[in-house]
Amino acid sequence: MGQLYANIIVDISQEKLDRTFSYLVPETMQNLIHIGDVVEVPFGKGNRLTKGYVVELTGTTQYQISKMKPVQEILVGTDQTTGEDRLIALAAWMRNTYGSTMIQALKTVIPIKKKIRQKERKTLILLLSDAEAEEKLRFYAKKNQKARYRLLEALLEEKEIPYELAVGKLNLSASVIRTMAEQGILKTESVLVYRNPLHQKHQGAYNIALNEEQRKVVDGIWNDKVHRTSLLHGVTGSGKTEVYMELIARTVAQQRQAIVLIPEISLTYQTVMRFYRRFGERISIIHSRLSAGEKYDQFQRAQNGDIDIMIGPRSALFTPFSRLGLIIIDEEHEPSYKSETTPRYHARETAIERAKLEGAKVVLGSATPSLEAYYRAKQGKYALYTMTKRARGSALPDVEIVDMREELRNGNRSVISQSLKEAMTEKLQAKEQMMLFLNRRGYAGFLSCRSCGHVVMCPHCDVSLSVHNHGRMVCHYCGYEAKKPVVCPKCGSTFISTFGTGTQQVEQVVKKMFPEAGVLRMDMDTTREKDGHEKILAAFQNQEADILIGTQMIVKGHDFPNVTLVGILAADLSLYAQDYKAGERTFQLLTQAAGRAGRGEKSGNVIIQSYDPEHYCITAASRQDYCGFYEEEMSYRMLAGYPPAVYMMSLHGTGKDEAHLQTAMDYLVKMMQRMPESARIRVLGPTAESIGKIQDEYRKVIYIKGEDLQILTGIKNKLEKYIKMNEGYRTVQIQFDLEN
Ligand SMILES: Nc1ncnc2c1ncn2[C@@H]1O[C@H](COP(=O)(O)OP(=O)(O)OP(=O)(O)O)[C@@H](O)[C@H]1O
Ligand SMILES: [Zn+2]
Ligand SMILES: [Zn+2]
Repeated sequence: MGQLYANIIVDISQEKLDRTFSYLVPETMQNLIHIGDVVEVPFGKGNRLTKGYVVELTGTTQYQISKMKPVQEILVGTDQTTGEDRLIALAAWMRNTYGSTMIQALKTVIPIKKKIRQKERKTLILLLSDAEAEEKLRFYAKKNQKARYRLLEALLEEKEIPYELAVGKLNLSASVIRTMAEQGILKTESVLVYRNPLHQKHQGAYNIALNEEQRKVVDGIWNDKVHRTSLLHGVTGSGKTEVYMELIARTVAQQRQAIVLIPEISLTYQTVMRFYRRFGERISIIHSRLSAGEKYDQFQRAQNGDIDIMIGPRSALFTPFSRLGLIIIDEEHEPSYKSETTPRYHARETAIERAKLEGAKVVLGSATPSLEAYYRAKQGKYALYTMTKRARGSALPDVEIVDMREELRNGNRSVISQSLKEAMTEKLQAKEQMMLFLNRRGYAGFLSCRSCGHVVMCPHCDVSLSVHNHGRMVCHYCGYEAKKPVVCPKCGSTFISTFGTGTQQVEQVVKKMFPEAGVLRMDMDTTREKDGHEKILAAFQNQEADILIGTQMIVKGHDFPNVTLVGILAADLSLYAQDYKAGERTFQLLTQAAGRAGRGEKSGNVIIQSYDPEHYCITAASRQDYCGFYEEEMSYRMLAGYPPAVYMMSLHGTGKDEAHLQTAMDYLVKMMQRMPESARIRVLGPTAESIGKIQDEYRKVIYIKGEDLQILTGIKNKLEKYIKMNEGYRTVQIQFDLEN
């Protein structure tokens, strides 16, 4: 056997040491060492023994062998069956694809192992037979020993009760329990429990049988030997979740495991219970409100084989299952699948890479697939499945577009059009429920002067301040707060007022219009408290209100059978955002919002109010015509050279000194122009970001487009190296972002 070298990260918590160091692997260790092992190596001055992480094993090295030191010892070996080595390989892929340090990538993939205190659960167990216990009970009654009586009575009934319950609900002191234990009446037993965020036991018989369309999809995906990834394009309410569950059941039956990614906002009690009812305690969930310890516990349970299915948002993708067989990404088009922090990975691409390493399948599901996914499906890279019918047989809703310009001409200045008002009246009479959806982005109320047009801005960011209740103005980017001025700060005019309508104003209008109706509002303000949005959804589900008013939050994947009307108050606003995906986002929002109507027995109506009613995104959404939208949008992307027609990487620069940032960014562009690959790419910028300053930091961006992802990755690697070495980049931060 030739010499083996181990490339080792010396300290995962030390960002400064983000590089691998090469060590010799002693011959006796060659068959024992694995990627992922924690080893001890001599390091630094005096060759102090230091812990390190094996990230690569190789037969070649660029270093001088005589100067290399050997690995001393394997401290914690990774058992190859746990798959930790594959997660490390995934981290390496993420580092290379998205740009980050190896340590950042490792931390994303493997939660830092903190020492955690495991909770013990104490249980009280009855040691007496029933007859003995009853004798004893009479004795306590006679002696008037009430506490002992209560406990023994409960134990006689249950045989075993949790310690906390005994102390809490039966109101007993620890000394009573101790005495009874000493007398041999009961014993306490401790079991180590991992904190389980799902508390109730709810597994029952599962009795939904797949329909023809669903069964075809399940069989198709299951038997496909060619494609690793499948895209399931199913209209809203077509029963995609049932398809996922059947695929999971088959996976688990083969002793393999499944990960289900669901956007955080859709991770409601209702959704989780659907899975729980079918799979019971073999499931765990993670979400952003779990503490680091709780999250770690859940990963530990996965590694121990206590669960087979993990449900959660983006980061659940890194659940350390050792025999991962299936990854499902529901609502695949959701922007939240893209990480906002370095490495800025996309869960879709990363899932496909992980599945490749694990030999698993990936299923992407959506009623409104991302252009990327649909494009790749059409290219044949993914298998494409379509479900066109709603599972419960109801029809897709009737959609009406209301031209709000006409409404104005007819003298209606309200946010509620005449048509919508009539429809609401009708549904209220029929005791049916409705949702009013407001596109938040265009509606944040800002303060402006009617005399000179001045808009009150944040002094630290390039954004307008939002007016809140109690006469305060707040910056949503940095938290800056100020009192609302009574005169224009620029010209002194008193004609200064709030523009735009928020959910609060809509709520007021609706309450005035329909004083009898029960109204719920769901937005950032009403959902701030823990489980706030779940409470509102539960109340609406229980039909405690007729009307639910909300922002984006209310359109995601909810299933309310009694909702027969959805009103979309201003459909176009997000179209004006400076983003090539604005049209796609608008189409998705409208289609998903419309999809909340008429899911039960009764048919549904949707009213879309728009100032731009002929826009293809709006007309296509009103027809629920994904394919029509796709063709139109894709031809625009082809023409303008945007993904998925090309690959695009952006380079985001931030810095306090604007001129210095400009120079630093200009230089990167020059470097790219001098590279031999420059003919295969297009470089745009640097230009100011759409918000050019946040928290007194200037922000600029460079876009690089090209047809070959490898070339873009190569360029990124060269620039990364240069930025790391060069003094001029110490005071600016440059981040890479692969658009997808
Ligand atoms: N085969 C079936 N038989 C009876 N009911 C079904 C069947 N499949 C699904 N359903 C029911 O139809 C409703 C919609 O299904 P589901 O929520 O899975 O759809 P979906 O495609 O995920 O919808 P969306 O994309 O709008 O969230 C649910 O109430 C579900 O229980
Ligand atoms: Zn600010
Ligand atoms: Zn003014």
